[in-house]
Amino acid sequence: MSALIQVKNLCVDYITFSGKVRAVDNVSFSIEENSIFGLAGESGCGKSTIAYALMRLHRPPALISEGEILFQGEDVLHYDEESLRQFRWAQTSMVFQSAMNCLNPVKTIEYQFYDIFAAHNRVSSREESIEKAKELLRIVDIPEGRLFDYPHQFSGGMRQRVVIAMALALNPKLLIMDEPTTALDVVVQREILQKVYELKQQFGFSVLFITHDLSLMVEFCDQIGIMYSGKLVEVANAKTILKQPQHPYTHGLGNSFPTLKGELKEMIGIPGSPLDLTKYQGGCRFADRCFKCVDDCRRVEPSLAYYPEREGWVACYQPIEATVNAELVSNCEVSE
Ligand SMILES: Nc1ncnc2c1ncn2[C@@H]1O[C@H](COP(=O)(O)OP(=O)(O)OP(=O)(O)O)[C@@H](O)[C@H]1O
Repeated sequence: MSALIQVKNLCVDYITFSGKVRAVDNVSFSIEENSIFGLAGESGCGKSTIAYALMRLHRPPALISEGEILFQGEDVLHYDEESLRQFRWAQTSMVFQSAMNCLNPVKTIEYQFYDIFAAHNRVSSREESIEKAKELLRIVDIPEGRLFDYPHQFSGGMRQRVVIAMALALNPKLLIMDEPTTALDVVVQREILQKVYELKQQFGFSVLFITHDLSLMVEFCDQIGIMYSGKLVEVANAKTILKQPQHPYTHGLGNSFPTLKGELKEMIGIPGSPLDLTKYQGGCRFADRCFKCVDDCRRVEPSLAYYPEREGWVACYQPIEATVNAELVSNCEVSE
């Protein structure tokens, strides 16, 4: 497999009244073609900031200050306006947290599909647009007869599937999903992600998937990156990252997550709270909360190191060798 998108040493700052906050600090990872890459981590660790950076959607006070975002070898950060217009939607599209609310309430779904096709010169007539839109509705399991309905005539789950159909309208190579199903109940969430997984198998696009739900992530992703306070601290195969976490933070995240099946057990949270980035002084950002912290950890920040035996990267001086959290993983059905 080759990389569809490579993020190299990405830094994103927010310029605030109390100073510069580096919300994403020197983050590097790749998303392979036809694969799903998940980004996990506590609220505020920089996941959405990365998603926005990939599409160059940031506006002041946010600033991409360093790094490269190579899409099929070309740096998105150097695209001119026209290349960027093509890149958004046609190459990469994004489904936001509240995507279903971004449908225009006073236009039919048909009109909103036509708007997308016409803006990118993908259709030569309204009839052609209608045919294409019906096909897209079918692939997300919505009867084509609903095409002329207004958004309020759909349930929340259906609206989210309409948005996903729109995101796929121009056959993008990368679909970014930032908490795409948070507002929906768990059954509908799983159905929608199962659909995205099937479509990915059928059309061969890649997905950047952001969610707080680790079980969904393990189930649907190929690789998972764990973020902590603006840093990527571990990247590994989705099937092994919770079973054999190497970073103490990944271990803590796994332990604080309830299982779907099996015995009830007490959840062990991670002590303390995330770092205030405006007060960061150096060293490992997780040190104050870490059960493996040694003096070195507070001196120099560890960088991601590659561990060939498990094909993963970890930024830690004291990686955990063989902690097995098998119960958690066995309770999250991993798709083969
Ligand atoms: N407009 C802004 N101005 C200043 N700081 C911001 C702004 N937007 C985000 N931040 C800060 O950047 C950091 C990363 O935020 P981001 O939204 O990317 O995190 P996240 O991991 O996606 O969180 P969540 O899971 O809650 O969506 C946070 O510390 C946040 O406070």
